[in-house]
Amino acid sequence: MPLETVAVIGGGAWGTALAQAAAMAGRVVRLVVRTAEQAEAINRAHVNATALPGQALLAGVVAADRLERADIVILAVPAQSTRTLLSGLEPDLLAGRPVVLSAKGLETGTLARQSEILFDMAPEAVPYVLSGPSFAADLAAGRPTAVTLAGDDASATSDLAAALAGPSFRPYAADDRIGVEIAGALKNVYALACGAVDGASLGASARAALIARGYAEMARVVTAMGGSAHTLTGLAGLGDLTLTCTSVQSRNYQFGMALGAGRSTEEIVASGAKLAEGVATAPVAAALAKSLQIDTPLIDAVDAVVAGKADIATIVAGLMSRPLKREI
Ligand SMILES: NC(=O)C1=CN([C@@H]2O[C@H](COP(=O)(O)OP(=O)(O)OC[C@H]3O[C@@H](n4cnc5c(N)ncnc54)[C@H](OP(=O)(O)O)[C@@H]3O)[C@@H](O)[C@H]2O)C=CC1
Ligand SMILES: O=C(CO)COP(=O)(O)O
Repeated sequence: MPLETVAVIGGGAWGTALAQAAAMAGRVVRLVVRTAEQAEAINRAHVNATALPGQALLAGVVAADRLERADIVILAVPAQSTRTLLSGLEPDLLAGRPVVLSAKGLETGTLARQSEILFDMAPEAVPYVLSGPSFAADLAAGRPTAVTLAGDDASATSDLAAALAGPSFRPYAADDRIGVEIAGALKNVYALACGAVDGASLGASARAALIARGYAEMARVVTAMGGSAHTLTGLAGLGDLTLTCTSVQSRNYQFGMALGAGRSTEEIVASGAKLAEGVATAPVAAALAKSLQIDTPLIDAVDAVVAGKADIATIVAGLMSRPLKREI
C-alpha cells in the first residue's frame, strides 16, 4: 500500500508541526484547516501565524479547507473534538487507511480513548496512536524529537514509522495502543499536578516524588485497562511524563502553575489559557479509575483541584497523611 500522501487534520500547533515533519520526511502533505481563509493565509505566508507564529513552513506543506484522498490521515484536533471532527468526514476517505491519532486525552462522558472514538465513527479505518515527548515548536523547527507510534500490525506500523521519519523526527514502532493512549492522556493530568506543586512553591523534591508516584499510578491504570506497564518505560510513558512535568513550555504545566498560585479553573480559562488537555481528562481519568476499582490518589487530587473542590494545602495534607505502605 502506498504511503506517499499525508493529510493532517487540525490547524493548531500540533497539526502544523506534524505536517511540517511529514514534509521533512519527503511526503506530499495537505494540512486541513477549518476555513478557506485560514488555508489561504497559511499558503500565502508559508507560516501558520495563529498556531506557530514565526515558524516558516516548508513549501511541501499545503493548506486546504477540506480532506481529500490521502494514503495516511493524521488527526490533530483536541481530544474532545475528535468525535465531532470524524462525524463530518466521509467514511470512504478513512476506510482501510492508516489513521494516526495524535490527541492526548480521554473523552468526557464516554471515558473513551481516541482509538475507541475512531472505531465508533469510522470502524473501517486502521488505527495508529502517536505519542511521546514532543513540543510542536521543537518538531516544526527540526529539533530532534522521538515518539512512539503504536499500531496493531507490526510490519505495517514499521512501514508507517519509516514513511513519517525524517532527519530530526524518529518514530519508534510499538504494538500497545492502549498503553500509549493512556500514558499520553494521563501525563497531562500529572503535568497539571507538577505545575501546581511549583506554583505553590512546594519544592523540587515534592515534584520529583509526584513524578515517581504518578508513574506508579499510571502503571496501575494502564495494566488494568489491558495495556502493558512496559510501554511506560518508553517515550510515550517516561519520556512524555518527564517532559511535560518539568517544562514551563508545557501548557498543562502552565495551567497547573496557575492553579497552584491559587487561581480557579474558571479564572484561568477566562484569562485566555491555551489548551490544557489534562483539565478535561482529570475527571474522566478519575471516573475510569473508580470504575476499574484502582487507587489513584494523584488523579483524584488533580480532579478535586481542577473542579475547585479542594485547595492545594488540603490536598497535600491529605496525600501526606495517607497510611504508610510498601512502595511496590
Ligand atoms: N502542541 C503540542 O506541543 C502537542 C500537542 N499534542 C496534542 O495535540 C492535540 C491538539 O493540540 P494543539 O494542536 O497543540 O492545540 P491547538 O489549540 O493549538 O489547536 C487545536 C486546533 O484544532 C482545531 N479544531 C478543534 N476542533 C476542531 C474540529 N472539530 N474540526 C476541525 N478543527 C478543529 C482548532 O481550531 P479552532 O481554533 O478554530 O477551534 C485548532 O486549530 C492535543 O490533544 C494535544 O495534547 C500532542 C503533542 C504535542
Ligand atoms: O504533549 C506535549 C508534549 O509532548 C505538549 O504538552 P502540553 O499540551 O502540555 O503543552
